[in-house]
Amino acid sequence: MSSTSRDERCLLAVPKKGRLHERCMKLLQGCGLECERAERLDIAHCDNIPITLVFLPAADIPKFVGEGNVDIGITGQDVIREESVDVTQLLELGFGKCQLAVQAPKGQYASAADLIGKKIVTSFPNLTAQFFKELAASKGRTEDTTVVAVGGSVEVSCTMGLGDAVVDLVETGATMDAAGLEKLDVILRTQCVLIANKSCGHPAIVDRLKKRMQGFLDAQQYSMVSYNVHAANKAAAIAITPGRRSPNVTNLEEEGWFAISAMVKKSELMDVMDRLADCGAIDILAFDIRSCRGSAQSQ
Ligand SMILES: Nc1ncnc2c1ncn2[C@@H]1O[C@H](COP(=O)(O)OP(=O)(O)OP(=O)(O)O)[C@@H](O)[C@H]1O
Ligand SMILES: O=P(O)(O)OC[C@H]1O[C@H](OP(=O)(O)OP(=O)(O)O)[C@H](O)[C@@H]1O
Ligand SMILES: [Mg+2]
Repeated sequence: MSSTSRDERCLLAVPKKGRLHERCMKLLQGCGLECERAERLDIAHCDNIPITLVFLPAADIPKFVGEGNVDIGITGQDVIREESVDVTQLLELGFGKCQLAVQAPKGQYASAADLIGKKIVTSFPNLTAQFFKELAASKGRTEDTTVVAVGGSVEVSCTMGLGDAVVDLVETGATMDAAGLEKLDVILRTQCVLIANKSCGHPAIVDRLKKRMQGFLDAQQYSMVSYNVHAANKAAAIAITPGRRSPNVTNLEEEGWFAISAMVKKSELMDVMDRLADCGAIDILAFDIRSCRGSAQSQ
């Protein structure tokens, strides 16, 4: 373990379990953080960078970051909005994407407005109360909507007679469908983000971690393609692989031939390789990128 003291170490809060935990650990590993977590301990010091991980429930992370108990954290935008804490959002991480949605038993209500004055069960009482208050105001309605807060398993609430409808997270819609519910409205779209305390004391470490995260996320989205092409087909091939800034073009020993490499979006990779072959490129290879730095998106 490193000998750096608490003040020299940046405290990073990470969801302690569930789907966000796995994705966060993969991201931190991709950023080169080496740390060992002793069994059942919710703290782990990184050996190769002055960062200490603190494992906390995802919903508690906004408060801990906002109040400065930890310097930075990774959690969902949904719980940040629910806690209405004032933190700096540094980076969208592209996972934990879902919607916070108003859901009611199938076929019973035409819209969320039909639920004004009813009883709504949710783990997001603040956002739900605010949503129905604004909805009622926009419709000129005066009834108060009752919000019942529960800690989980929200979807079963209607079946159990706890409420008329629910507000909960929807990703694929499978849970909602299985519970006999349908989506009436979306309160917010959320994903996992890196956040920092407003007066975080470790700007250099935080900036380095943010750049590593951006590099890892960029690398996951792109592949590197390299190929050889004759001068006659060079312009057409470059048009297919313009790269993020520009392709790398070098002369081959063989007269009139060029070696070209460029970053290509993974989602377009197969199509790009087909089109390169069709326009006369040969020796077309694709490589995974482990990480990257300094790309326009990462500035
Ligand atoms: N189905 C989902 N798809 C994508 N993101 C989700 C989903 N469910 C939850 N999230 C995101 O993960 C955050 C944490 O959710 P939650 O506290 O339920 O933990 P979990 O990872 O689902 O673990 P568990 O359900 O085992 O407690 C949510 O605030 C939300 O941002
Ligand atoms: O639209 P879907 O893909 O079905 O995902 C939505 C479900 O995922 C989350 O539950 P989770 O599995 O985390 O269980 P929990 O309710 O106990 O947190 C969320 O609370 C929904 O129930
Ligand atoms: Mg969950």
